[in-house]
Amino acid sequence: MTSTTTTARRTAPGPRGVPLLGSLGPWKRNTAEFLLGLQRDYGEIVRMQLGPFTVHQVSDPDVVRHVLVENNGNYVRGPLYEQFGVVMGKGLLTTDGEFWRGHRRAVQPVFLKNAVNDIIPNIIRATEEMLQDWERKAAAGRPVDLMADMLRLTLVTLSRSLFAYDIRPDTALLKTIVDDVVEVMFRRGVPTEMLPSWVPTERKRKIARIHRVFDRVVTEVRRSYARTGEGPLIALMEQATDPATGRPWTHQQIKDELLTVYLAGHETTAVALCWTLLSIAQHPHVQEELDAELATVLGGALPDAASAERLTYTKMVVDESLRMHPPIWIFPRAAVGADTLGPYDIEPGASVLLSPLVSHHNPRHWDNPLAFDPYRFTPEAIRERPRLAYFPFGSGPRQCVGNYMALLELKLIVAMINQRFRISRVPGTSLQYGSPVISLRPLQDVMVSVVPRERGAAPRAASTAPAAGTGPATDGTTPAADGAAGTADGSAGAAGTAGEQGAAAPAGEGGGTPPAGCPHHP
Ligand code: HEM
Repeated sequence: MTSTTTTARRTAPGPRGVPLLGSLGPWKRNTAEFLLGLQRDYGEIVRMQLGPFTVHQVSDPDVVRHVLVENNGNYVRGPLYEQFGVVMGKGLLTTDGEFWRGHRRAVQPVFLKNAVNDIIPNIIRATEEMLQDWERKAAAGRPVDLMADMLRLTLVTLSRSLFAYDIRPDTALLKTIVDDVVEVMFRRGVPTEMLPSWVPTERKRKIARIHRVFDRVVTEVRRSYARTGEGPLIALMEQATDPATGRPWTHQQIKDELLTVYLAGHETTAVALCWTLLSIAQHPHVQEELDAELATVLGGALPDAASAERLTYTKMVVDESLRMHPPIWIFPRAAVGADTLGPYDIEPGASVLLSPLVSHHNPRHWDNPLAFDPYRFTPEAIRERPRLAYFPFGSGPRQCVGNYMALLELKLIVAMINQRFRISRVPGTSLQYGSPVISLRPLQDVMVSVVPRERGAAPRAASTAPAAGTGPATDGTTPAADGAAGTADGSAGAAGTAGEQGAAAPAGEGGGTPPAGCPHHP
């Protein structure tokens, strides 16, 4: 697939839309349903008009690979990413070319597979703190706001691990700031935005508040680093130089990148944790198999780097959760020059939309895509699938820099919570995506009850672990199950790598293409 100058243009199929607006109406009403419907009705390469933008949704794995990997040089962030810049300035997520390359090189070392094991003590400490709070809530019969707790947990872990900064006093404030970030980046086009730039508006007030808060955080992080020399990522940022000027990064560069990592790194992982824990609670056979692995691999001990490697079923559960509920469920690119997507031509400037959610529900590669089945991620099953049928972390040079960190956190936190607690959804709590804007977080608060499995038996450090098989008893309360489980295909083994993988075939709940909102949870 290379650039083409053919005169007879081959245009991908897609909805006609209405004059001027194109398909903006159905896009705004329910974006997830609309995009899933496009794949169902038009196939794996679909052309649509969204106001002034010509957009191609691609879910054919070969074409996804073409855009993200093989011809990635022809694709930049583009206009659909511009709104991120309002908050994140010029950071890894929002820039391209040499500027991006220099920054990626500078921060990459702390995110490499071997380096991320250093954060294990921080993951364990923050999770322990949360679980102690859960003990108190359980004893008092109080429910837990799962998404809020996961956000706090991932934020505290990230901040301590990368910046050696205790962000706990700010977590409540930062939760409202993250809500503001989403709002100011995506609620544009309201009439007040047409006013002259000097007129104060609610949106401008919120943008100013976001920057005030992050100015303070970055100043405190830098001061603390100057005092202690601690924090592996802030250390790299303080030592980095700009390849264009040879000068150290400016305060603004450090602030933009710090903000990018805080925002990109904690909410995504929290969303993934939330869906993974709920999926386990809804599938008793998954819970049972997970319990068996935790007992065999960990005994009653806390996980460490070595035992985490052996949590192969836990990893498969996480992989399947990231398939069904990919936290970053769409992301765009813009073509610099003309190109072909499969058999179709696209013009310079055309936007391309990659959707892990749509690709991960493509019935050509995922049998019964609505069934939750961790056995889709055995090494054999992965080998049978095209790699880019699955890309929760993107792919190619712009693949998520934090993917190993996220997977490590997910595995350890899921293991620690399940060693100690049973979770069940408080009746009446509904789970819907709604029209998600950035991440696929549940639309409403998710209230769960947490019940300790074995009172008074907190896991020991790994060095004091007993022989396998003597771990926590599996006599916890039965979790709520509001959907039949997908059946496993029986093959066992380690899960695949971060990022991209390939397909297997269970049977179970639902089937076909998912409907509106969150298709899996009533
Ligand atoms: C389950 C958790 C996570 C998911 C699903 C996720 C997903 C993604 C995806 C899909 C992209 C690629 C976007 C694109 O190509 O346009 C991305 C990029 C990025 N992610 Fe993550 N992410 C997660 C966790 C993290 C963590 C823990 C960090 C940092 C601590 C992080 C930092 C970043 C950054 C800085 C980028 C931009 C990379 C670049 O363009 O060079 N993410 N992430």
